[in-house]
Amino acid sequence: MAASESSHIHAHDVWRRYGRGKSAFMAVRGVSFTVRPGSLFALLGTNGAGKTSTVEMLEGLAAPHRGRIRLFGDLDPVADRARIRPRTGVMLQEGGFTAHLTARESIGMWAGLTSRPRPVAQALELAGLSHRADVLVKNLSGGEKRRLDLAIATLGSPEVLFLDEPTAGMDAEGRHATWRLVKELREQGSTILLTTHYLEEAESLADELAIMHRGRIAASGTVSEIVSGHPATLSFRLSGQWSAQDLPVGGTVEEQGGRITVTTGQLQKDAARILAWAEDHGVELDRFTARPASLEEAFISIARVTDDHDDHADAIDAGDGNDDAAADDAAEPQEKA
Ligand SMILES: Nc1ncnc2c1ncn2[C@@H]1O[C@H](COP(=O)(O)OP(=O)(O)OP(=O)(O)O)[C@@H](O)[C@H]1O
Repeated sequence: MAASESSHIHAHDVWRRYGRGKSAFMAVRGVSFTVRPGSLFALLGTNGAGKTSTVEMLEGLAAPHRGRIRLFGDLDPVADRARIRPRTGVMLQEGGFTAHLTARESIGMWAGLTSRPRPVAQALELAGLSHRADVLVKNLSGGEKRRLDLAIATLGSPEVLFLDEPTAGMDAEGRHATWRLVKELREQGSTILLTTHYLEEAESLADELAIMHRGRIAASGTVSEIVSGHPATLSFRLSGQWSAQDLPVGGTVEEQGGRITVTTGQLQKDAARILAWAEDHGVELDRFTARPASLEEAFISIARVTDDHDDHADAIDAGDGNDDAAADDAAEPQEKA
């Protein structure tokens, strides 16, 4: 079975360009991924990586410059927007509200346009807005507007939910309320794609994630798949006359204030070696810890490593953007199997 048939969201070699000729800029460069039904997929990335540009194409707000997107197996987000719309919920980065309605009235208005909406009072409560229900939208804070946007996006328990930085500007309580709601929707079977700057958010919510950098997906998979390619850390204090040089490991060994840190691509092997050495020599390893790379460490290293490669690729892509004839040809979306 092709990936698109068993997935709710499928992107294959998707490109997006802004502008034309000399000012052309390729914001999304050959992005491919698949989101399985009932799973949560997080798009992480550096500023300007192309997350919003990608999500807008999935939502049908813009057509890819090249490549292919399919929702629910075989629906095209642009051509089939009318069929897709009732099955999806969308939370944009800038919610479009009517300023002179209250929060309750705004949700009520959207409920009229949504199939099988949850009760307005419940939507207000789930978004933590019950106490602000009768406040005009224009008087809500930034974080409260995000909560209102979330309440509206999740009003109909959609099959597919797009959340573009859902917790940006929210306080800790708002973030946790949002995570609870997102988890609940996924448990009810919604397929969710979210973009975020918060690694903790992706780590706690996502089944799979992709890290974007300068328009490309630089790494993807589960959190453990992504961090497994990055060095892990062993840390402890040595007793007696022993020092870092005595340890039976290669790689990077640092000593600071009596605390040893070993950075290694072979966590299990080096941990076993050090423990065996300590046993043989009667050395006490005080506060011994072993931990894989964090998502944050992997993220920073991915952004750093891909910069060099991208500087070269940027030069090639700039050539494409400067060629008006080539750009016009490529503006026709190409269907790819
Ligand atoms: N309308 C536009 N015209 C020209 N360039 C644009 C336009 N919109 C976005 N861009 C550029 O495309 C790139 C990707 O932007 P996008 O908003 O998709 O990134 P992002 O990953 O969502 O960023 P952030 O995390 O900072 O919100 C950026 O360099 C941005 O400046």
